Amino acid sequence: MASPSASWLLAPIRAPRALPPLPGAMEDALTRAGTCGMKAATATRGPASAPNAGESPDRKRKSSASAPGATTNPFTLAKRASSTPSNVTKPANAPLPAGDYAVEPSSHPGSVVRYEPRAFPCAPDDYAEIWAFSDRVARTRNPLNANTFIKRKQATFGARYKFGAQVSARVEEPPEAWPRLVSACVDDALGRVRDAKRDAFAAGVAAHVNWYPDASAGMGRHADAEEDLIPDAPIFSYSFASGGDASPPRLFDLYRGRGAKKPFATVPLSHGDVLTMDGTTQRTHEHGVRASASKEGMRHSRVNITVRAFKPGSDAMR
Ligand SMILES: O=C(O)CCC(=O)C(=O)O
Ligand SMILES: [Fe+2]
Repeated sequence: MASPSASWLLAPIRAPRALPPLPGAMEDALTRAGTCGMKAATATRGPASAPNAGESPDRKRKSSASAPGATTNPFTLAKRASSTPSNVTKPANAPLPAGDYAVEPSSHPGSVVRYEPRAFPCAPDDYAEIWAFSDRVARTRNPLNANTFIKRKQATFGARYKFGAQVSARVEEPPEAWPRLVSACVDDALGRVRDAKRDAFAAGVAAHVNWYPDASAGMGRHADAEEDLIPDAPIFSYSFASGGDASPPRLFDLYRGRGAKKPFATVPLSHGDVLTMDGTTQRTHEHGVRASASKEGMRHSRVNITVRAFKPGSDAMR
């Protein structure tokens, strides 16, 4: 297991504190302690143990427990998009302090995240520009029902991103024509990688953008551990919201691998927040964006940009 000190980060995560567990998820934490690891080879394949109630699982990995080992299918429609998982207590509204966190220090010390609230500036014009770009992005068909589309739009700048059964379109425009925010996030991410690793990161760098029209559009649990990605390279996630600081946060849930039925920790993601997933996080844990039908949430769109590094020569880079 890679240790945090082997990080690609210019400012490595050295002494992470424990990520606060969700109230109500403690029992699950205790019963699963030490048994929650996920093997790299299976992290993004095969069935989840149970449908992820309450999310808009439009990026969910194959969830049919009856088809072990089947090709993953990350998309399902938001069947129960409006509810919070029934067995998960609503996360406390207390903000999560900025800092470095070990997702599960006792069992997976190498799985770490850095949470930097309100760290990345985004002016209303920048948001408007990237939102407008989504008009040029084709909708993604719901593979479980070819007559429908998932709510979220997505595209990848700099790569053709294949995950599970899905391929996210590569944006054909040259970098000069990319929305300012995309280029700014890529530049920012490169600046967070230490010098010795920067060329390797830059060689395969891509920005995957998700456009969420409102809070009812979520993202199902998954791990970003595709073959084409450089294993254990950090993934930098930038969140933006249509109402800026006035938009409610979206809840980024963390799961202990595929065996866990419910999230055990949650990071609230608001406008300008930067979340870095580092170390072995993608091998040991899954994450997803919880859908909600809160009245306020329905009035705000959201854009998430993840900057990640693909292996040079991989299909993604062709
Ligand atoms: O929208 C988010 O915050 C999460 C995005 C994500 O996990 C992904 O694109 O892989
Ligand atoms: Fe992800």
